[in-house]
Amino acid sequence: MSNQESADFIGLILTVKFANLLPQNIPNMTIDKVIVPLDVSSQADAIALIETLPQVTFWKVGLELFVSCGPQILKQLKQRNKRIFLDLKFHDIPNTVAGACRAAARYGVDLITIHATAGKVALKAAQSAAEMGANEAGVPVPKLIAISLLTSLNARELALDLKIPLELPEYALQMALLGQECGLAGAVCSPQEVAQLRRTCGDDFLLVCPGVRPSWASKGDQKRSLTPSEALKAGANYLVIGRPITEANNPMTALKLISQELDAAEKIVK
Ligand SMILES: O=c1ccn([C@@H]2O[C@H](COP(=O)(O)O)[C@@H](O)[C@H]2O)c(=O)[nH]1
Repeated sequence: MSNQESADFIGLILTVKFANLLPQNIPNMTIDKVIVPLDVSSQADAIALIETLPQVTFWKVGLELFVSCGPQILKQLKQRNKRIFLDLKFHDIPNTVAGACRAAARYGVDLITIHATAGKVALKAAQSAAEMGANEAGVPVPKLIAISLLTSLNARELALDLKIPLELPEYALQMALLGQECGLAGAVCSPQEVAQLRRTCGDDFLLVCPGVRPSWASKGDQKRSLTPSEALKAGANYLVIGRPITEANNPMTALKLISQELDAAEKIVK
């Protein structure tokens, strides 16, 4: 059995073992810190997931779903009073990212992503355009957040493939600081760098962490992960947790396990 198969098997055993011990409702607010990605390719599959997990208040629409079915899914989420993280990871010249952010902001989404490596001019243009789009549509201005370094990359790839001469934590920090200098509301970072970014960028800077993996879940293509409780204690505002929930045999039970772990961690943080 490979390591991944073993992790999946242990996850399955834990899910089944604890399923009956958990309450049917999730009576806490830590669940609001979990953003679940709708990484599926049809609106029907997305809605099925949303309806399977009614406790989830914050959903992420990424490239797969948006390219498959367009902005219609955003309307569906808004009709259900869900918060929306539109994670299209814009990366282009200033004029183009500005146009994209202006259009995205008009949908009334809560979070939008742009790669920090688009550069200072593009980041500033994107921020102004998001404000303009939201004002035109009479909706709240979305928080534009900078991708520091994808959580699927490790130090070896950063140095050898991307030829970046900085140490990985320093590079991620510099990208987050670039976003902050350009007036963005926050950054996407791995949970492994979140403590350092929190110390340097301050409490008001929003830190959103994908690459979060409960101990019972397999890592898949995530290379810089921590558990939900570790990420929360390190200073993340939001945890993006997809496959450990959406691909679990019982997504509701997986969500409950994560919620319990976060509840326990929050008591320690307080
Ligand atoms: O650096 C990044 C930026 C975005 N993501 C997105 O988060 C989710 C993670 O899903 P899992 O199933 O929990 O791995 C996915 O939609 C990515 O596009 C990221 O992983 N890393």
